Amino acid sequence: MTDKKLVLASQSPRRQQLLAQLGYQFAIQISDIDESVQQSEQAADYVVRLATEKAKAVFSTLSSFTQAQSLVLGSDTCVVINNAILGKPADLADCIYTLSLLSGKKHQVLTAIAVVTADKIVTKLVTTDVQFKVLSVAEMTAYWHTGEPQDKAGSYAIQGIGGQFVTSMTGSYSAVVGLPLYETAELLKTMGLPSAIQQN
Ligand SMILES: Cc1cn([C@H]2C[C@H](O)[C@@H](COP(=O)(O)OP(=O)(O)OP(=O)(O)O)O2)c(=O)[nH]c1=O
Repeated sequence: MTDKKLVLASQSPRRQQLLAQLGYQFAIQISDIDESVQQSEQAADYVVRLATEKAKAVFSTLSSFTQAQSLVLGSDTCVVINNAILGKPADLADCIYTLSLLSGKKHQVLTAIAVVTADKIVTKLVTTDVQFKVLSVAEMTAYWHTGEPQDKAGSYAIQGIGGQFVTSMTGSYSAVVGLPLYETAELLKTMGLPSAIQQN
């Protein structure tokens, strides 16, 4: 029995569901951080920084007694094509612009996870290649009106209606959805919190 407590620093229902899939018991606490990209920041540095900031922001709200026994997990996902970082769409025009960039092309989905404890911060970056079919403006517009792209990096959800845009994928499906299952279980194990079926 471990006395360690796991806290997920995410309001994303996908991340909550994926972490629960590993069999972990955890609390959810939400942070509010500035998600703007810094000048000349590379996508890999950006997602690792945001995952870390989300976890650190929640960790800082805990009492020192709770901090001593907590692991706070933060995560961030962005879509990258031709060095452009694509976050969530602001409106229909932004969604069509984003999906036009992805149409008929291969892009990368970067997801970083960060675990913050009282004595260390550990991070892991996962990159997945996703190939899209060619999309028409009518299709992109209809997709926006389903309501699905609004809170998704790159304006699509592979796990939803947007899954039909994906012709192939190399890497981690769960990372594209928001939390890489293999890497999360491995990282938490190294931090002394094995999943339900892992051996210590
Ligand atoms: C590409 C892609 C992204 N996404 C989601 C994962 C993330 O939830 C979201 C990217 O936004 P994030 O800023 O990474 O996360 P979030 O705001 O949803 O949640 P929090 O910061 O509280 O953890 O896009 C999908 O659900 N499916 C996909 O196919």
